[in-house]
Amino acid sequence: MKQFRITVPASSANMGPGFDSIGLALNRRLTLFVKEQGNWEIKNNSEFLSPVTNYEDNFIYQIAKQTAERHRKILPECKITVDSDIPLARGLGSSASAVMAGVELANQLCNLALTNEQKLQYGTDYEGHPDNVAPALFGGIVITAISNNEIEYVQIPAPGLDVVAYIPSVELKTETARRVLPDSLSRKSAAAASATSNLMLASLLTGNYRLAGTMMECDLFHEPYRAELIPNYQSIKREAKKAEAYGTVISGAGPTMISFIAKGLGERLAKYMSSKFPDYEVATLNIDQDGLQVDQQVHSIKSL
Ligand SMILES: Nc1ncnc2c1ncn2[C@@H]1O[C@H](COP(=O)(O)OP(=O)(O)O)[C@@H](O)[C@H]1O
Ligand SMILES: N[C@@H](CCOP(=O)(O)O)C(=O)O
Repeated sequence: MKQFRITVPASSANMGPGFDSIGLALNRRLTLFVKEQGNWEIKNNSEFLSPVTNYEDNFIYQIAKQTAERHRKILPECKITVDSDIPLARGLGSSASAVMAGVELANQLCNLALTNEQKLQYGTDYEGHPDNVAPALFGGIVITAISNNEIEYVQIPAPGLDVVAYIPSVELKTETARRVLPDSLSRKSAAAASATSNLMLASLLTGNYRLAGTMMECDLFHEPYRAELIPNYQSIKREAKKAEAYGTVISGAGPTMISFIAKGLGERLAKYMSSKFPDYEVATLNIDQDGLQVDQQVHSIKSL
């Protein structure tokens, strides 16, 4: 009888102009405690997750089942306790974490021996874009591109930046926030948007964080269309800039916004922003470097 734990970080996609391509893992986690037993039982143990009435309706179970079926396997029955401190539909990659947890669940239960490339491919198939699933899987900041149906990726070194997130209490489904985007851009706009992204990434990699922040805030792919869906979009940017943030962008599809600021200044920024936006959860976060982890030594874990 198998017994193990799967844990997957949250993520923030886009970093402004890196739409559907750039994402970073954050130190909030979705954790599954899994024990094989003779019947299915899934229990959510988090204030962010609603109770599971029927295991077959559970999103993580459905992803695991589909993954097992891709390999003509049937999931063995088990008891799963789910814990999470990632709020849902806020632009912090909760669905990507759940997707990767489901892929790994099938991998472990059915002995699929999936490679990282397969996990990334499956996760992207389910999620629709690789920018959250890649950092959820690998940790750190990951740049992805889909080229000739293959997902290429590079994990870049962690920058010397603090990260502060402004999480409102309202939800915004990614699906809804994708619907406001145009289907096409003119050649001129596409060239300007990709130039902005290129320069953002080049300045991030060379430690020119001031320029990286400026370019983050010049996105042309999604922020201009989504701004009206994001509460306090302009005022959050303006106040964060006053408190020395290099750049403030929509996290994923929103409604959370996220600032990047020099190392050591995150706490001060968070305090300032909490005073300006008392209705928000203002969180100083770290870039998670571990990605998805599986722990087989969980015999003494209480949650089982
Ligand atoms: N742990 C989970 N268990 C079940 N469903 C989840 C879980 N995490 C996310 N989801 C599903 O994903 C949806 C949120 O996904 P999405 O709109 O893409 O926002 P985000 O990924 O930014 O949080 C939730 O409303 C829920 O349906
Ligand atoms: N590139 C996607 C990212 C969605 O991230 P999420 O955390 O909001 O699911 C987009 O911008 O639509």
